[in-house]
Amino acid sequence: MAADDFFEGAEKCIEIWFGRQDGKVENGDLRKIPRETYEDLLKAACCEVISYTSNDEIDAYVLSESSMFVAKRRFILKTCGTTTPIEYIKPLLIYVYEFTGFDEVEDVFYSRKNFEHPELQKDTYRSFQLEIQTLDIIFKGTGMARCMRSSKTKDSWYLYALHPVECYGKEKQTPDQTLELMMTQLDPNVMQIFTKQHSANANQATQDSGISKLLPNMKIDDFLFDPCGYSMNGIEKEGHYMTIHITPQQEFSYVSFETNVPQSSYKELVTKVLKTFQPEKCVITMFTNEKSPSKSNHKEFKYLTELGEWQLDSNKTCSLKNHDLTVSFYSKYPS
Ligand SMILES: C[S@+](CC[C@H](N)C(=O)[O-])C[C@H]1O[C@@H](n2cnc3c(N)ncnc32)[C@H](O)[C@@H]1O
Repeated sequence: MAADDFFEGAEKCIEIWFGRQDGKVENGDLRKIPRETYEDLLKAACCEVISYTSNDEIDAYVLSESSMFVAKRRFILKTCGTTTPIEYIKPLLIYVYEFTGFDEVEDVFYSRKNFEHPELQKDTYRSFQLEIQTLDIIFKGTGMARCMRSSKTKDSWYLYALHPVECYGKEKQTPDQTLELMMTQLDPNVMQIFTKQHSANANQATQDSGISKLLPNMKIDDFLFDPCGYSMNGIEKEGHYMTIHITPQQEFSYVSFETNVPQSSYKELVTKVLKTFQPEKCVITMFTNEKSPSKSNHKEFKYLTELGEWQLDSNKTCSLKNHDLTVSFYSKYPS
């Protein structure tokens, strides 16, 4: 049974890329939809905006439950707790077709880690099968669905991917990569930083924890919840972002880290993130397309049996239509 104050840290992540039937994607921009509309639509997902920052390439929203990013062609909604982000999609598509110059969906990704308490989720989100069915109806297609499981722990990670149209050819692709770490059973000494008892404000938590040093030069927008909990978005040039969300309560601690910053090797960054948060278990996912400077990471991570104090349980690499994907499960060595 779940504790009375239980909070499901694991996020449901939606990423949608938009295009145009005539291939002239430069004529579209998701940011033509007014900011108030993006905010208003969040009611359907059962969350709200608590902070906002932007630069020329990307708008970043910190939400009551995680984050939303809007760039020229890419929309990301990442929400935790008992939120309902799939309900956001239908109204979003109506506004996209009306206001942005885009007339088709090119890529859809929906992913999440297994929930600690699926029975506490609302309707659709109690089973991945139902999530898949709902997404297929919305996008009028049949998406590819996978479940990757750790060979040693109960951790698993689910992915739904759909590419409804033939897009305009790989030669016109822009580099794209996403690295995500989903960490559980974190060190309580680190987690206490993300409480009001320890930190006077979000900036203090960002500095004291070492988050500010993970990917320097980011414009950071951070938020410390009362009495505990932390969320941050960081943005920089070329639409690069990082986002971290922390549920520090010891009984169900959870931290996620995500970035699209390209690196030819993610080994150092991943090790830095693990050392910063000290999880017992971690799921790492890496997506790269053909143009990405990060694509050699799949080979490197395939044989990376150790990352500092963390040992590989199992991993798997697979090819999607436009991306390669590696999913790895790590656990801390017994001390
Ligand atoms: C929104 S944050 C980060 C969630 C994120 N997905 C994660 O990685 O855990 C969730 C943490 O903030 C706390 N919290 C405090 N007030 C909250 C609120 N009004 N809405 C959501 N979470 C709140 C929760 O108890 C939890 O520890």
